[in-house]
Amino acid sequence: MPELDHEHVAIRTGPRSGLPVIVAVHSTALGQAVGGCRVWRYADWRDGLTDALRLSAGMTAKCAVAGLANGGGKTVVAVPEGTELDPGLRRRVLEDVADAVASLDGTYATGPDVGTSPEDMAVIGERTAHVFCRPVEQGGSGDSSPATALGTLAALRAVRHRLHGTPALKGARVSLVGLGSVGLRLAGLLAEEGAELLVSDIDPAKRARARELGATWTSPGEALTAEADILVPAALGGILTGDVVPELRCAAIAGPANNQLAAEPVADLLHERGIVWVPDYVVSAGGAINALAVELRHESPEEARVRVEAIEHTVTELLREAEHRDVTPARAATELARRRLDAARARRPVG
Ligand SMILES: NC(=O)c1ccc[n+]([C@@H]2O[C@H](COP(=O)([O-])OP(=O)(O)OC[C@H]3O[C@@H](n4cnc5c(N)ncnc54)[C@H](O)[C@@H]3O)[C@@H](O)[C@H]2O)c1
Repeated sequence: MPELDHEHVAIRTGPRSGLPVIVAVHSTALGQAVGGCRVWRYADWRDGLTDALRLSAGMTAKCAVAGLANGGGKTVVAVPEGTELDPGLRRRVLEDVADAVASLDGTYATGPDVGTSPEDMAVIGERTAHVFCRPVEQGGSGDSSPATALGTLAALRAVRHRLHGTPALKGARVSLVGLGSVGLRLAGLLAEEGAELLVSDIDPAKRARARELGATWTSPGEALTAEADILVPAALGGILTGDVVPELRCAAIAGPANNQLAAEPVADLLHERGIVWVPDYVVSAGGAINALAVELRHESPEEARVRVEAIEHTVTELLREAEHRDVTPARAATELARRRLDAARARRPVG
């Protein structure tokens, strides 16, 4: 049996909703644990527990690499198959989550994730202050996608610098898969910078937006394997499989889509082909960085923006380290996170 790697895991049947509410606090070594609240269907609640354990550990790495004074946590509400989450039950679920978060006395703060929205965070915020990404009208930072897009742009500058010795994206050939909340904003920023854009989405309605940006439209399959300087996955996860790697014709891959690798060894396959892959959790950190700065640290939007743009420096350092040691950027990122966590634990008084 693997060892429990988490500081605290709380599982309870929500007293109002009757549904399993799981809060996993992976680490507070760097500071308050943060991580979204996932409300999702599971055939077995234990699959929800597995997700909470995995995703909270991922948040620890994400915060550590981003240089945040935060650790990782996650909430999962495991909705059984066949249970309809009507507005009444939804509110009861959120109140149960709020009480679970409040009971942790500030060691963990939650935000939106798959199945929850800024409006849901407002409901949680009625019972606990340890919540972020509430709607702007309620003093929150609201939609995280503009900051995620800005952070991704910063990451692309670092990649461009690694490839061509300049952070300027003018003339860079960028192939973007997914024109959603983040992808569309990013495409706009890249168009402003003068990048040569190839874009795609499964939703044909996005084609008109591509035209407005002066971008070339293609199918998601073509975009994935197009000749490009940088491929930007901005749709769903699992896009980079062992079968796809030999077909790729890009020099680097950096995008916000979560869990891009179908399996971890794909990072090695990309490295063997000389394709620079920047871990998605490093590229997509802008939304979280902004929300935590504005809502939990009460910083100004300008201060938050500086932190988001610092992703350029983070990625530059990671790529430098990876190149210097001839390891994948994924490995360099994992090791950076471990070093920062070890240093924080060493500074911490015991007992
Ligand atoms: N929104 C954020 O702040 C944020 C933060 C961190 C990570 N992410 C990740 O970034 C990705 C995009 O997030 P979003 O908020 O823009 O989501 P979104 O749902 O707004 O957009 C996703 C887009 O991808 C398209 N799409 C779906 N499947 C596709 C496919 N097979 N090929 C091409 N296009 C496809 C959809 O039609 C949609 O336009 C997700 O993986 C998300 O988890 C987002």
